[in-house]
Amino acid sequence: MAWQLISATPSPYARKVRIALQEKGLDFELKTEVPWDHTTETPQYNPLEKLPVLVFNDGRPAIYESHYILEYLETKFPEPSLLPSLKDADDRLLAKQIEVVADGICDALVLAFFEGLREEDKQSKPWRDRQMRKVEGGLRALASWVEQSKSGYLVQNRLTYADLAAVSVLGFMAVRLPQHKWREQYPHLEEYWKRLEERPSFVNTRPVAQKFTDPVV
Ligand SMILES: N[C@@H](CCC(=O)N[C@@H](CS(=O)(=O)O)C(=O)NCC(=O)O)C(=O)O
Repeated sequence: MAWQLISATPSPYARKVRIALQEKGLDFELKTEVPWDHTTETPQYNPLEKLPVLVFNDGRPAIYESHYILEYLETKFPEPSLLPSLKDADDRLLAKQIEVVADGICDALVLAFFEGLREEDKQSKPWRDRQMRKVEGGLRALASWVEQSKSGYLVQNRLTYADLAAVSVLGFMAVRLPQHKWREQYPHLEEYWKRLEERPSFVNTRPVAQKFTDPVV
C-alpha cells in the first residue's frame, strides 16, 4: 500500500504537497475528504485536526502541517530538489519566506470565508476587513517578487516551494474569491500564475470547491 495523503479538493495547503510528491516521483494515494465534516479522519493523525496529513504505510506516525511535510520531503528525498541548497542559504530562506506569505494569505482567506458564512447579524465586518487587509498585503508582496524575477520562477531559475505556494494560493483565490480583481491589479502576477498552472503536476491538482455536509461552526 502506498503512502496516503489526506487532502481536500480546494485545499491550497494540500495542493503544495500533492505537487511536491508528484515532482519528486513519490507514489501516494490521494484520500479526499471534508475536514469540517464529522467523518473527517484528520483527528486520528493530527491533534490540530487539519489536513493535509501524510500517512505512511509502515506504522511510522503520520506527519501534518504542509510546510513541515514539504520540509520532510525535501530532507528525505532531496532529488529532484525543490529548494535551493544550503550553500545558497539566502535563496533557500527566500523560498521559505515566500511560502510563509502565500500560506498567510490562505489563512486570512479561510478566516474571511468562514466569517462570511455566518448569519449576517453575527458577522464582524472589522474582523473580515482585517483578514482582507492581510490578503491585499500578501498579494502585493507576491506581485513584487514576480516583478523581481528574471527567470519566470520566484527563486533562482527553477521550480521551488515558493512557486508551489504562490500558485496554490492564486488558484485558491480563483475558486474562493473569483470576484477579486487581483488579476487586473497585478497583470504580471496573473501571467506568472497562468504559465505555471500549465505544468502537469499543477494541471492535475487544480482546486475545486467542496460541499460541506455538516454546518461549519
Ligand atoms: N497551516 C496548515 C493549514 C491547513 C488547513 O487549514 N487545512 C484546512 C483545510 S483547507 O482550508 O486547506 O481546505 C483544515 O483542515 N481545516 C480544518 C480545521 O481547521 O478544523 C497547513 O499548512 O497545513
